[in-house]
Formats: sequence, C-alpha cells, structure tokens
Amino acid sequence: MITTKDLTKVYTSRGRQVSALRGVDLHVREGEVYGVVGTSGAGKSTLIRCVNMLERPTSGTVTVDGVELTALRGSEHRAGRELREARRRIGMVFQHFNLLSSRTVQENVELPLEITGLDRTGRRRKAAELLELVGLGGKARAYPGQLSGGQKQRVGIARALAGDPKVLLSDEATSALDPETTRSILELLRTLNQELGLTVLLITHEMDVIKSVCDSAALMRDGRIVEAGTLTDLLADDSSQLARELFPLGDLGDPGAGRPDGTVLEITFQGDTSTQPFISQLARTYQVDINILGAAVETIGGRQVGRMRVQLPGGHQDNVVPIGYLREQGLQVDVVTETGANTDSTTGVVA
Ligand SMILES: Nc1ncnc2c1ncn2[C@@H]1O[C@H](COP(=O)(O)OP(=O)(O)OP(=O)(O)O)[C@@H](O)[C@H]1O
Repeated sequence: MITTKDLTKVYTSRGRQVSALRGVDLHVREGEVYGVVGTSGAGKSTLIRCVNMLERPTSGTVTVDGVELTALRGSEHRAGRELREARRRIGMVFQHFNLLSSRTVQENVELPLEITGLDRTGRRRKAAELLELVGLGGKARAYPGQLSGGQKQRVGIARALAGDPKVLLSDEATSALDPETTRSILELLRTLNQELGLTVLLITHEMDVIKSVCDSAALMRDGRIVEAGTLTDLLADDSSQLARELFPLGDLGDPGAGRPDGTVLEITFQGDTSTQPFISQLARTYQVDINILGAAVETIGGRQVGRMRVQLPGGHQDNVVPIGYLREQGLQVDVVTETGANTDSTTGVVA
C-alpha cells in the first residue's frame, strides 16, 4: 500500500546540508498498522512527511495505493491537481492536533470537505458521521479550547478521515497525551484499522505504542531503516534489536545465576506455543531437572509472547537432544551460557 524506494532528503539550512533520509526502502502492506520508531533526529518525521509529499524528497520514489506520488507535478508549496487528489486519499494526524481554535469541532471536521466543494448539507452529514465514529457525537458545537487533549486528537482523527482515505499517517499522535488517553487513542486507531480496513503508518519514539498497536515495525537510525519486519518475525529473530527493546531480556534476571555447571537457555514462545506445557513435557520425556531462572509473558501486537530463562544440567553437548526437542515444538531456543564448560558465550548461540 505504501512503498518508498531509495528515498533521500537533504535539507539546506544556513548554507549547511543535513541528510535527513539516506536511502529509505519502506514497505507497508494494505490493512496493517506499521510503526516507525527511532531516537530524536533519526528522520521519522521527514519520512512520514515525504510519504504524503508535504516534504518533497530529494531523490527516490514514493508510491501510495498504486500511485507514484513522486511522479506527479507540484512543489512543496503548490501541489498539482493530481497530487492534491492523491493526497486526499491520505489522512494525517499530528502531535499537536493542528485544529483551528476559532472553528467549532464540526467546522474543523468540515474543513477538508469545504475544499473538495461538497455542499453544506453533505458536509454536515459527513462531519456528524465522523464525529460519531470517533466517539464525539455530542461535541459538534464545542470549540477546541473546551476539549481535553484526547478529545482534540479524536477531532484530528475525524478530520483526517473526511476524504475517505485508504491510508492514515500519524505523526506522534499520542506523544502529547497521558498514558490512559494514549491507550484510548491507540484503541481507536486499531478499531478504524479493522473496521474501515485503513492502513496506518505511524511514527513514534515510544516502544509501548509499537507493542500495543502495530503489526509491523521499522527501526530508524541516522536517516536509515536499520531493521524492519512483522512483530512476529522480529520476535523470532534472536539478533533483532527491536525485539530486545520490545521485550527486554534484562527482565529475566541474571543468566549467570543458578547452578555452577549447566546450560542456560532462553526460550521464546508466541502464539499457539505459548499454551503448551513444554517445560513439564521436557522434564518428563528426558528425565532432566530444569531450573527456572526467570520468565515473563506479554501481549505484543495482540499476541501472547513469552520468554523464559532456564538451566539444564550439563554442558551444551549433553543437551543437544532436549534443545532439539524444544525447537521441534516450534519454540525459539537460544543457548545463552554454558557455565562450567570451556565455552564462555554470552550471546545467543544457536547450534
Ligand atoms: N526543515 C528542516 N531544515 C533543516 N533540517 C531539518 C529540517 N527538518 C528536519 N531537519 C533535520 O533532519 C534530521 C531528521 O529530522 P526529523 O525531524 O525527521 O527526525 P525525527 O526522527 O522525526 O526526530 P524527532 O523525534 O525529534 O521529531 C535532523 O537532523 C533535523 O535536524
């Protein structure tokens, strides 16, 4: 639904050039919620602004719903007719809502419809429908100044939906909100994604946002995407930095704890595997004593994901068969340490 190819953006500021994007390839599938995360200055805002051409990329292409926006005429300041039409199919919500304070809630939502030339009755009807959809049916006549932050963002979302977009871009939409309101706005985005089939691309600096609402995620650093994939695939990849941040290993305690001689395993389970009693099965099948060093279970992207750190007696060679058994059950197993053995590996050594 959204594809960027080798996207670059160079800003010139006071005679100095800043490369905000250095060849970004992004692929967001239809109907998914895709989060881009990264530290301040990584290029997230620039990327999302290039996707709807609020910012014209220096080079590369942007394609949204089969239309290559970068091939359409227009500058940053004045888009051509085709680009304006394509943009109408892309809604955008902003961190600071960007509402007009002198207009009522309803008039704010009607604004994009005025621009399309829809008549007054049509505008009223559409705005009322949208306000109902975002849970603000009773606030049509209020002014933005009379609303809470969460309510303002709901108005921003209703306005973004006025053009019946297929894609919604969210630029740190929850960063100015408290945790409770953030949760309710993320739930609304998820509902709109599911009920309207809306594809959502959001940028955030909060891992919790990715965890609670996204199907896929990308990590940006210094103008590049350094990692991307579905949350399920990322969590199954032991080298994934995003997975480590989504589900920090530190939570599981010290891998050096436990018996002095033994093999410490880190077992990741998600989806169906999370309901299997694999530890007791392993103990029964191989008659081994299993020492549980730590465990955590979380819901990430609507799926249950768990990690457990366990210790088996003996070195790695003694445990090849039990480890193979666990992997056959669909579990991801990383050998963290072999205490008392020659190997001193502290990284996820996968045999
Ligand atoms: N209009 C501009 N003119 C000059 N440099 C800019 C401009 N906009 C962004 N930059 C620079 O481009 C780089 C990327 O900025 P960008 O705002 O895209 O990052 P970000 O990841 O969204 O950061 P934040 O989370 O702080 O918003 C930064 O070095 C920033 O200073």
